[in-house]
Amino acid sequence: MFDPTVPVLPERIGKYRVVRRLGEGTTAEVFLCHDEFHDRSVAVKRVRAQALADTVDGHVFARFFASEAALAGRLHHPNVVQIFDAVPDPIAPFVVMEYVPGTTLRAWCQPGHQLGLEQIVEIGFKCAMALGYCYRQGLVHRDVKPANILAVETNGVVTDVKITDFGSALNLTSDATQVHRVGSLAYMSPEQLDGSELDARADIYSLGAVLYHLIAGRAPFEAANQASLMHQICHAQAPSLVGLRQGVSQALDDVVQRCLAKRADDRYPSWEVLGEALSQLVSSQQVPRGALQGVLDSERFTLLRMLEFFTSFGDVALWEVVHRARWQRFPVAHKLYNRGEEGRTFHIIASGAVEVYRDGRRVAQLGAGTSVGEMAYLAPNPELRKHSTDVVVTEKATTISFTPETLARLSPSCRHLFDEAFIRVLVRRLHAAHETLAHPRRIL
Ligand SMILES: Nc1ncnc2c1ncn2[C@@H]1O[C@H](COP(=O)(O)OP(=O)(O)OP(=O)(O)O)[C@@H](O)[C@H]1O
Repeated sequence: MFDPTVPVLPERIGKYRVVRRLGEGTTAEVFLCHDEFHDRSVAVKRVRAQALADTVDGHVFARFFASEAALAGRLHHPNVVQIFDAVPDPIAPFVVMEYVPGTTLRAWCQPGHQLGLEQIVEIGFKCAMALGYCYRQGLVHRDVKPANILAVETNGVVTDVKITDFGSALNLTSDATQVHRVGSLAYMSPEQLDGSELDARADIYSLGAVLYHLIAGRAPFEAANQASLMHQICHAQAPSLVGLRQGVSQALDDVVQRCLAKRADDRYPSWEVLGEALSQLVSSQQVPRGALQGVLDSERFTLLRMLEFFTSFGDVALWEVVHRARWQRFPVAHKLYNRGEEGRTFHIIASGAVEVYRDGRRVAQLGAGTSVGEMAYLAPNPELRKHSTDVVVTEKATTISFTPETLARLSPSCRHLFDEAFIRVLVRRLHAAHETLAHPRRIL
């Protein structure tokens, strides 16, 4: 039966078939749609007709639309919602973006419905890496808040986050601070409230406020009205998190409080330094390990960053490796390869060590950052694909491995980086072989 209180779902928005409504904000509605041309799900954000007529909301959306349109196709990061298109329809302009299955982080801000501390730190790390990537493209987000961070959920567990709504990022004047939108105010830095020029450290403050809210179940400052909230943001110190939630270490509180420093100079100077501080909290066990007993993505990322094999990989390619590689742990004495067996998998040793034996004689010891098995993997015919050595684990090892199929699923730019890294490995091996043979004339 027709219910006038339930808004009618449009059948199509432009060329996109509407599947269902995902949610709505102050000025726009968001729909899950199907893009038949690319056969993929997309989220379409369309301005509400009333909002367009309203001078303030219409202005907000026009600005949002112009920024998103300018950014369409420019930002590619696994933790940033990708913008595919911005369509300037005269009645209801809309933006087409990557669909993220899940909710926004707002759902995890309520007391009693909070995420584990290690998961919150992991979210902070990923957001820091993503916002660092955007900042290197010259962007300050200006509206980092739980509602603008989408949480990817798999079986009810938050497995990843993606930052969205770059609607304010391209506005260089302070009028873009949107102070009238009280929702954002709780996460705004003091310099944003007084209209000063902003850099990455304004977003660092906001991310600190988001992390604070996720940890404590309340924002750093709470007040009955906007004026008093603004006063607190500029002058009050947020209560220590140590007393607000069990398991919070002084070190974790220190990191969040440093993000929330009143003066930008007293905060972390860059996203990279904040990312380091967050990953150190995990590696130095300053956050209790909760449900996530396995290795966290942030640990994997930090581990790969230190390996020589990946020195030429940028952050985006490195995240791809973190997500696509097969991570395995092996005990001492485990045989990674047997001589004579055909091999298709190569390993990069992330930690631990292996020894290489030829005819029972040890010919090499390989540690973190080196690759094994790539000769068989790169070989042009089955005979050469057979391993010529035995490889045995001598120190408990973590490796990441690829097969030709998994490598083929990487982006072309990431594959190219692998090829370059292999060439470096092969040149070094060739060089070592020549040295061993005491070749009279060095060819390299
Ligand atoms: N790319 C997306 N994939 C999946 N769901 C999305 C996506 N973008 C937005 N949503 C959903 O749509 C809701 C509304 O998003 P929208 O960005 O319009 O509003 P908001 O950020 O909550 O508010 P405002 O923009 O007014 O500050 C979100 O809360 C989220 O649940």
